[in-house]
Amino acid sequence: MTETIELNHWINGEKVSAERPGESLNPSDTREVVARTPDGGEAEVNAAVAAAKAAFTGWSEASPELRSDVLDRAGTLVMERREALGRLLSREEGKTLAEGIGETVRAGRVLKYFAGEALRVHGQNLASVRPDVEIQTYRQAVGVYGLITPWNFPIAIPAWKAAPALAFGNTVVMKPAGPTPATAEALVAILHEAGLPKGVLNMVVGRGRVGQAIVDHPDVDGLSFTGSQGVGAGVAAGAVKRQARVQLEMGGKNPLIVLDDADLDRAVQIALDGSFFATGQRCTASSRLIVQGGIHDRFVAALAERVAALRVGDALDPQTQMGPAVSEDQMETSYRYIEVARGEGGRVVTGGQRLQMEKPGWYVQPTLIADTEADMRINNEEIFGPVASTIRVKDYEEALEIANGVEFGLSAGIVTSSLKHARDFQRRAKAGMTMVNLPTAGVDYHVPFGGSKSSSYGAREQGFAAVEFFTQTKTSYSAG
Ligand SMILES: NC(=O)C1=CN([C@@H]2O[C@H](COP(=O)(O)OP(=O)(O)OC[C@H]3O[C@@H](n4cnc5c(N)ncnc54)[C@H](OP(=O)(O)O)[C@@H]3O)[C@@H](O)[C@H]2O)C=CC1
Ligand SMILES: O=C(O)CCC(=O)C(=O)O
Repeated sequence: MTETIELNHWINGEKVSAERPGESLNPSDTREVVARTPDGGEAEVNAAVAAAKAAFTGWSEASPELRSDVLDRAGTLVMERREALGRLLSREEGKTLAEGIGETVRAGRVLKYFAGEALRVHGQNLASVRPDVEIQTYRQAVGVYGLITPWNFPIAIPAWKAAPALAFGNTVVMKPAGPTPATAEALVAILHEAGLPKGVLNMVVGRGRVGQAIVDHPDVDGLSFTGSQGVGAGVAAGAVKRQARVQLEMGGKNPLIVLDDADLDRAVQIALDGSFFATGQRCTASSRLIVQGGIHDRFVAALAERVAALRVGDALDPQTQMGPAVSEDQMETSYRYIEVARGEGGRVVTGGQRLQMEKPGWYVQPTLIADTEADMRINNEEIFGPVASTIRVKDYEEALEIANGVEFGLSAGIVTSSLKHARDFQRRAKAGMTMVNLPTAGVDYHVPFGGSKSSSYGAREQGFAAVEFFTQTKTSYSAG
């Protein structure tokens, strides 16, 4: 057993202790309490927002070099501590240690990327339509941002929301997800160790009502949210009501098309990675495998063999290839959808059984379901677990129509050796991100991230796109 963390809020640069009625558990062994957690509410949010508001002038007017240095140092610390942070992340979230360390490194890289971006904020000089008048545009910090983060990337998502907010001179109140607050807190602590001034970054730990209090607070100028569609819709409505900026990243029902001309082994590896790694708990996971008739049976047989061979187990066991679901709810959602698919006529090719493991945990058997139709619930509703279904199609056009035929549009992939189909897919796939001969999940940290349709709302996150959401443009006219 490892020591239980006694978690605190972070308000105005200080750890604020409180009663700790909550717990985050280790999904690999639910007897282990990873952290005991406070249950914040309106009072803590009010204090955190007041601290962030008070810190805004100093931070937004500080030299960009100072902001850059803090983020760069924090990135270095995160990467130096990748083993310990990755271990904490895997204990709290359930992804394998390799995935936990990988995500930690990604968070470190994000911090360093935005350390650079802090120095690259720029505007434009334009000629006026009037003689002797000049125009400049500037990007300026906005104010206090509320960041509401999910459990499935407990360090990378807090990093990719907080780093651009801070780089461009804003201050922050963050609410980490209920199941994974200790990992987010570790990031907040490192940013303070790296020299962040008091009040610039605050974190309130607690359940959804903390998020709601942030959404409703009149001094929060912008909201960035990643999570479910239902909660996202409420965040957007709350923001619009009081004219705050808002950005949402929500679900996906991401298609992976496999055409007859694909290399079979490559297609199987891409589907395995996209559908099952990180226990399928990625908004970019491939959950619909749309397979052309000529390769269909060979693909299903080969993928089923690989899925059945996946070693499911304790996230920290080096032999484990797939960890547990993050929570009992997420585990039950997967099993519920497997039954829904069976009821709709889907054929469970492998998986679908409750796992009897040595340790009590939220384990799900990775499951492949064949012979499904595009209009079934299994192919339209997000599961967010290690469950993928296959749909047989006759040709590329039918595949594309089915790929585009859902309410989501985050990531979409194709495996093919045809340049013509690959290029056509890049143009016509209704998704924010397209992948040719790559898994739908697993994206770079320095380029825009986001989807179309119901998957996303507002400006893109990450990379050079982040400046749009985390700054506002001022247009200045001057005459000599
Ligand atoms: N796009 C993505 O990457 C993600 C998608 N999801 C989808 O959502 C499903 C459910 O996951 P779940 O964790 O319940 O997602 P939620 O949308 O409930 O949680 C996301 C974040 O919002 C917070 N929150 C909850 N209620 C409110 C509220 N009223 N106002 C403001 N913030 C709030 C949560 O806090 P708390 O955790 O304390 O409730 C958490 O920090 C998954 O099965 C998946 O389909 C989930 C996570 C990530
Ligand atoms: O696939 C990725 O790398 C990112 C996925 C993601 O952002 C998410 O699941 O929330």
